[in-house]
Amino acid sequence: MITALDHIAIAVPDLEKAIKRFMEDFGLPYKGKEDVAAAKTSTAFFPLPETSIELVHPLNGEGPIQGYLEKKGGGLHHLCFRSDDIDADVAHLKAKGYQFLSDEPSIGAHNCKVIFIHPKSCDGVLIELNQPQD
Ligand SMILES: CC[C@@H](C(=O)O)C(=O)SCCNC(=O)CCNC(=O)[C@H](O)C(C)(C)COP(=O)(O)OP(=O)(O)OC[C@H]1O[C@@H](n2cnc3c(N)ncnc32)[C@H](O)[C@@H]1OP(=O)(O)O
Ligand SMILES: [Co+2]
Repeated sequence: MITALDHIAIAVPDLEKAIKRFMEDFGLPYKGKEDVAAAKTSTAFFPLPETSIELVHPLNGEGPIQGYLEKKGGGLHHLCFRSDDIDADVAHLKAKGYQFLSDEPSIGAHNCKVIFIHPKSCDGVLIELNQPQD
């Protein structure tokens, strides 16, 4: 079942500038960067009690964030809901007609299982589900 809002992802054209912004300007606790090759995404997390801000930036100028930035510039990219049973939640949502962007979860940041729901299934909002494995 959904247990938390795991993170809100903001697509940023300049990752270092955005890290500086959230670390220095907003004074948020910075957990560090992680390049997730499988997702072609560089991430930087700022954990806040009960959730985090995830900055997402193209890795090597590739991947879905590159496409997003070219079309929309920076912006609020997705919401991630943390699950304690991602396979059960996927089956439940598929049965309700939600369109998933992959057949199976993949491995995302912090070794979590992650899967995405197409924005058109959620009123134009890209939703990620994740399940920590550690
Ligand atoms: C680091 C790993 C992981 C984690 O652990 O946290 C991550 O967060 S990885 C983050 C990056 N990965 C992803 O975003 C994977 C899922 N995304 C996709 O597969 C694609 O981005 C997409 C959502 C299918 C869009 O693909 P694209 O090639 O850009 O297609 P379109 O440009 O034609 O878009 C189709 C449609 O969707 C709208 N759109 C696109 N991105 C978003 C978005 N982030 N939020 C809301 N809407 C979005 C786009 O505007 C198009 O709408 P219409 O124009 O109305 O058709
Ligand atoms: Co994410």
